[in-house]
Amino acid sequence: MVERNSEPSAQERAGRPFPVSWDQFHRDCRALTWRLNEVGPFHAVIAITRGGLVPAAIVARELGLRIIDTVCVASYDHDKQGDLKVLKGISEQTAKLGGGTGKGLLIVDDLVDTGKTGRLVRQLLPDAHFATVYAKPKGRPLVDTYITEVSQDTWIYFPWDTALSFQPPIRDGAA
Ligand SMILES: O=P(O)(O)OC[C@H]1O[C@H](OP(=O)(O)OP(=O)(O)O)[C@H](O)[C@@H]1O
Ligand code: HPA
Ligand SMILES: [Mg+2]
Repeated sequence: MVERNSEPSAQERAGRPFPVSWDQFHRDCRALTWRLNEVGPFHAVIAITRGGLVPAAIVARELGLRIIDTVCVASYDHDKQGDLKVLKGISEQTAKLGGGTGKGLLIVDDLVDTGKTGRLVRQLLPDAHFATVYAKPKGRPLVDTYITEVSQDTWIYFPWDTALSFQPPIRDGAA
């Protein structure tokens, strides 16, 4: 038998599953770019790793941006949020493009949940534009542009974290 930690994970607490397919994610990233196109131009895209890498690639392609940097942050260990650690900041070259405060830089992440990650990155680059594909209510005030809001008790399952699997028919108790 697998020993379980008594404390429920963020994913278990969230309860409401929201699976996102690659198609849907691509569509949502394109919708996000339509909005960002009205706000820019931007000098560079900064992805918050790792989840921000996928939307950053799509947004950069659509906006014609070729300078892409990362802020590497570690927080959730699978689904439990620990202390935030900045493992790598942006390069000196990107910082210069943003005049030191991030002006004209576009920060991209897949989602904002409690806002802990977004708050940290905003402290590093207060004048940057912060965009996420999805937003939960607690983190939403930190985001400048997002596409879809989901409730705080929703857990978003991204396509790179999931695989197709058999589901029992609804009549037999499927969720
Ligand atoms: O608003 P918050 O409560 O801080 O949560 C949002 C962050 O959590 C996830 O990243 P995670 O730390 O799991 O790392 P990953 O991107 O490497 O999967 C997600 O990609 C966001 O960056
Ligand atoms: O809803 C979520 N889904 C995936 N990763 C996450 N990290 C924080 N919240 C979430
Ligand atoms: Mg992340």
